[in-house]
Amino acid sequence: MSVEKPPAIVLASASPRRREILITMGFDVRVFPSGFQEESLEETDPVRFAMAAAHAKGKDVSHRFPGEITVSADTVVTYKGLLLGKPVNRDEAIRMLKILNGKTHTVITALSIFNPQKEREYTGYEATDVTFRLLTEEEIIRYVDIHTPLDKAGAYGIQDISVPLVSRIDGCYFNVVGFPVSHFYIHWREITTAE
Ligand SMILES: Cc1cn([C@H]2C[C@H](O)[C@@H](COP(=O)(O)OP(=O)(O)OP(=O)(O)O)O2)c(=O)[nH]c1=O
Repeated sequence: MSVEKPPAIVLASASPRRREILITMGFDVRVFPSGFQEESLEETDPVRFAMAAAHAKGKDVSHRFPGEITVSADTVVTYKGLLLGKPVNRDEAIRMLKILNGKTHTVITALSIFNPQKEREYTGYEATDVTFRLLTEEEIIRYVDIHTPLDKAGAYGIQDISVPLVSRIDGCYFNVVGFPVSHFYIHWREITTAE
């Protein structure tokens, strides 16, 4: 049985995790990060923020590649209505991890897919609940000093396990890492095959 190779995709993201995941899925990935500044968004609702950011990043790049499928995403962490993006420095990273310590929060990744040839686009999101075990202050500081999680929403990477933070998740693991694979695949297929 031959497996058809999926067509090329433009990834409007600087995230190495998203690139690796799409390559692992078998896509021929061309990376073209968007210049969109998330800080310019005034939205405070986590889902609406992530969807607006994903859409803006993808739209920006899709204009440059009218013959291609462009995909973009945005990941945020939310706890009790609080929106946690990327920490600006070590102190904020420690503060964020203290908020999440021993509790269950939600990771939201919004996804946009653009198919300019068929004048189709999709934006949606996936949510995963993540529970942190009870960490000591020393573990939090050690985690931040080893992993410098300034490039990650909520100041942690579930995949950075030299100090394991997470005791359980409910939902898609890949969504937490920044790219919900099944969600993407379903909508990518829809948007590329639609007449
Ligand atoms: C919660 C969590 C986030 N992350 C990452 C995924 C995203 O890359 C990052 C959130 O930042 P994003 O703004 O979603 O993405 P990015 O800045 O890395 O890339 P771009 O804006 O160009 O698309 O946090 C993990 O890798 N593991 C985790 O457990």
